[in-house]
Amino acid sequence: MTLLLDGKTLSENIREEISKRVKAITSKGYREPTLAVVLVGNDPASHIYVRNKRKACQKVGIRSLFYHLPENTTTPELLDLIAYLNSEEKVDGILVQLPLPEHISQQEVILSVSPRKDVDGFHPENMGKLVARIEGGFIPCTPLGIDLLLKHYRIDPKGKDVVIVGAGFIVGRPLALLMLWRDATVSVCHIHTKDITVYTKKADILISATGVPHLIKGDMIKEGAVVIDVGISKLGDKVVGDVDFDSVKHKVSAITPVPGGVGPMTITALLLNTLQAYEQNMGLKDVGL
Ligand SMILES: NC(=O)C1=CN([C@@H]2O[C@H](COP(=O)(O)OP(=O)(O)OC[C@H]3O[C@@H](n4cnc5c(N)ncnc54)[C@H](OP(=O)(O)O)[C@@H]3O)[C@@H](O)[C@H]2O)C=CC1
Ligand SMILES: Nc1nc(=O)c2c([nH]1)NC[C@@H]1CN(c3ccc(C(=O)N[C@@H](CCC(=O)O)C(=O)O)cc3)C=[N+]21
Repeated sequence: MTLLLDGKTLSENIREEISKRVKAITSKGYREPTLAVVLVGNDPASHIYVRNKRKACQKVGIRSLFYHLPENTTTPELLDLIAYLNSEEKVDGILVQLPLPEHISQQEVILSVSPRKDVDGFHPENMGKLVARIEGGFIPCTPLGIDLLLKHYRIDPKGKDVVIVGAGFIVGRPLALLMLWRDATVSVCHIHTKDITVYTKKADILISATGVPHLIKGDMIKEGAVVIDVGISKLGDKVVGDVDFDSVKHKVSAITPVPGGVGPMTITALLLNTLQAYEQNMGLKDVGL
């Protein structure tokens, strides 16, 4: 029997709890939590993601402000906007949708977001807190979402061989750190790995985050493994993950579907991080809320 790790339903349940918490706070007269979403250019996929994130905010009572800048925006112009959002008391979280156009310095942008508003967890101060396991920072949304999904299904990485395929900055790398903190033995594969199958076959928990459709096939995994598929690609008008679901599903003990697995959990983690930013910004814990 293969267990389907249903990120969609778990997300709905967690979002219900977030909504209740927001209502409980705002009913005491506090303002709404606020997330500023910044999108540069006209990438159609980014537009859809941003729309979904804003819809999710609205449903739980988080106000979202949308800043849509033209493709030819310069790095200094974008930094000016971020400086304004950093200084604006009523903005709790800032999300700059990636990827940015080629001519903009992603590094400068990531460094410019105030670490206290960095709900993506990309600023080195938050990444550093993840390395050092210092509380109060923001954990990047996809790793946090996967952690919540594993916890919900009582899949404990402790002592397990966790193999991550893909060493990207927003998923693979921070996820490796988080899995280390969960006491897993972690391997990270990437484009220069000689033979990823050597690793994938050993995995008790295999997590793929490359964006290469159908990279992971049934003969590459161990019987009974847990498979987490982070990849999102378009094949025609179908959304597919990194995992060849049909050849893998009979071999595994549990697997995330695409869509409906990690994606919704990423957005839920964004809402949780925004709530955390708001509570810290407003000092709510100090007033016993
Ligand atoms: N479901 C969700 O919530 C989310 C999904 N995504 C999706 O996850 C995927 C990865 O995103 P992201 O981390 O931003 O992408 P990146 O491009 O930053 O990282 C991809 C990683 O995969 C590696 N890689 C690429 N091809 C192979 C291969 N054939 N074998 C082994 N490793 C390979 C790359 O290696 P190298 O760098 O050396 O080239 C890199 O380390 C995308 O499909 C993205 O859409 C992303 C965020 C959230
Ligand atoms: N600053 C920044 N932060 C991000 O977190 C960030 C980003 N930039 N750039 C792009 C990636 C990608 N990403 C996804 C989030 C949700 C789904 C998602 O909800 N997917 C649904 C629907 C998939 C579909 O139908 O297209 C699902 O898997 O069920 C997918 C991908 C966040 N990212």
